[in-house]
Amino acid sequence: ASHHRLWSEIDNVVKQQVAWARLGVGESGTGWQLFAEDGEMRMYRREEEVDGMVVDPLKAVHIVKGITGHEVCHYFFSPQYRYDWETTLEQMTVLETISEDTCLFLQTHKRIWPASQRDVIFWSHLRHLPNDQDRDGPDIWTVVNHSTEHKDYPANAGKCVRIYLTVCMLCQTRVNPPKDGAPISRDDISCKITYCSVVNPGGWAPASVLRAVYKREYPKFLKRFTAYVTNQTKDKSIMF
Ligand SMILES: CCCCCc1ccc(-c2ccc(S(=O)(=O)CCO)cc2)cc1CCc1ccccn1
Repeated sequence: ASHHRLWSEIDNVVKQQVAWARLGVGESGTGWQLFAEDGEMRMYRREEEVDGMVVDPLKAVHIVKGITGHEVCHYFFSPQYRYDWETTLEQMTVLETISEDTCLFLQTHKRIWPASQRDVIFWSHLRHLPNDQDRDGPDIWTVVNHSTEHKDYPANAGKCVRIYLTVCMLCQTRVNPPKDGAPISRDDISCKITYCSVVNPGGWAPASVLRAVYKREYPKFLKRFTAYVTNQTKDKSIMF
């Protein structure tokens, strides 16, 4: 693809995020704390503060039957579906479509009492990392969202506090080919999702409020989003 102005930053951040996402949460001694569980979904966080602000890294692992990593990343990346699954979204603007797999978003999220309302500007990049180079390597689809600036939308100029985030949705598709050589159906596929996020909430917000918001909102978000993809794809041919 023709390289654009953000290309080198995107390439570096994507490589770093893929490596980070592929690190397991290790044994319990590695500081990852399981804080939510639902069926195959496990959500972990590390309690970290920067200048007294909560910036807890989050890592979720989920296995969803009947969908592929390409489908998960397609519905996560594409702006036209976002209002269907992102419940805390108040306003989303595509500031720039940089290429067919790279967009610039401005989002304002609904105010969560008692904190002030937040907004965020980030580039979003969809990438397929095929496993052709190393035979048994995993075939990965990923979307990385990473905060950036935009000259027309300076931080904290209006009513919203600007937040800063890096998010990685990393997916690996598993196929159990049917014994009798029949064509692969949705019963023969599943997707292992690793969702990582680090959010700097910008202006000060009480640690207890932030941790309560994340504890409530992140499990809800991942469950709702994956259910949305399942529902959107169930009667469609498989997008590998
Ligand atoms: C006092 C509240 C402070 C901040 C709240 C906050 C922070 C970050 C975000 C958020 C989380 C995920 C993404 S994304 O994965 O890129 C998907 C595209 O939308 C972008 C933004 C949202 C919200 C608002 C509350 C909240 C917390 C988690 C999950 C959902 N909502």
